[in-house]
Amino acid sequence: MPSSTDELRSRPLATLITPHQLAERYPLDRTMTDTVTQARAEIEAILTGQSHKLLVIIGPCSIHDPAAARAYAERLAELKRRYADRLCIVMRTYFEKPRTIVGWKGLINDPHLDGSFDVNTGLALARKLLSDINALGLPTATEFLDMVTGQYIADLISWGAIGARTTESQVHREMASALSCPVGFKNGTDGNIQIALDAVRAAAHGHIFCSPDKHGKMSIYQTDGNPYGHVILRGGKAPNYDEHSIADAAAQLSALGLPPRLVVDLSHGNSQKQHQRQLEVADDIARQLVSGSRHIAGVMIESFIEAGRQEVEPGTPLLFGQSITDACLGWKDSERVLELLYRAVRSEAV
Ligand SMILES: O=C[C@H](O)[C@H](O)COP(=O)(O)O
Ligand SMILES: C=C(OP(=O)(O)O)C(=O)O
Repeated sequence: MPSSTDELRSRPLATLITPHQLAERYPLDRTMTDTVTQARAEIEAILTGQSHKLLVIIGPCSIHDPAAARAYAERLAELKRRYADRLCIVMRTYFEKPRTIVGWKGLINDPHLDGSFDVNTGLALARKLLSDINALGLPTATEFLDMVTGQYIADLISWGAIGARTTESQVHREMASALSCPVGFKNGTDGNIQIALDAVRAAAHGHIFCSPDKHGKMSIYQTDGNPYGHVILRGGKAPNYDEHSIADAAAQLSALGLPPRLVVDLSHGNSQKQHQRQLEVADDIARQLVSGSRHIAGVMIESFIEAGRQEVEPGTPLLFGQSITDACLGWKDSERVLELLYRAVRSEAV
């Protein structure tokens, strides 16, 4: 008999497909496996300073329309090939959005954008899209927010993030300690980088972590610890992409015996949520790279086909390739930023 004191504020809506069932529907082929394996190895070498390439995580704030994401990926795959000797380009494919209060929580949670919360379809769309993008030879990056849904897509992810709102969360650090890809931890929304430094150290440890296994059975996992945790400077009340903030964070990493290498988010607090300001941040980062900074391992850029953002209005068609969460750079500006960064890594005048 169910207890009369429990589940008073929740009810099951549907049964979830298992990660194994979904992976059987969309298995990794040889090309996808190679894309993931090679990208993870390249990112690891960048984070430890063995590779001088710049990691560039670029793409929409969130995926809401797989067709638009595919169209973007095809353009980006071309630039990935063009700049492969200096840039390691990875596409942002964010399916879960952490909200400051409430709002649309991403394609997995509500794929039809209408409050129908068809999570099984959301998971299938996400996995199919990741398969298609990796099949182009373009690796993918995502934020791991939910404790369950990562099990459905993690094998297709080359770089993971823990967001500003969850870096301090113990279970997210435990999850990161289990993930097979390198994981970046954002500083807090207020600008606190201490929580990201603590997270890198916590995730490097092994933990006991409870999670569903690939067959959906609740399991106790022993994790090994993730040696490729790193800090992402995303700004807060004030930006933190300037030379001084980066050197300060790098010094704190060194003092902890960690590689003084980090990723700089051009968006969020660093652009004060004004998408075009990512261009100014990119100029500054390029200047720092040209002047020889060894601390900048990578950058994150919010970019889509169309600049800006749009509201979802029932009955009104959406503009193809424009964000429905944070505003993004449009394609032309994105191309310009990638060229600028490429030239900066080559240490040419910018
Ligand atoms: O990157 C996306 C947003 O900044 C983040 O999900 C918070 O969004 P919100 O403040 O609009 O809820
Ligand atoms: C939500 C994001 O960033 P942050 O956690 O820095 O707000 C994001 O990168 O989509």
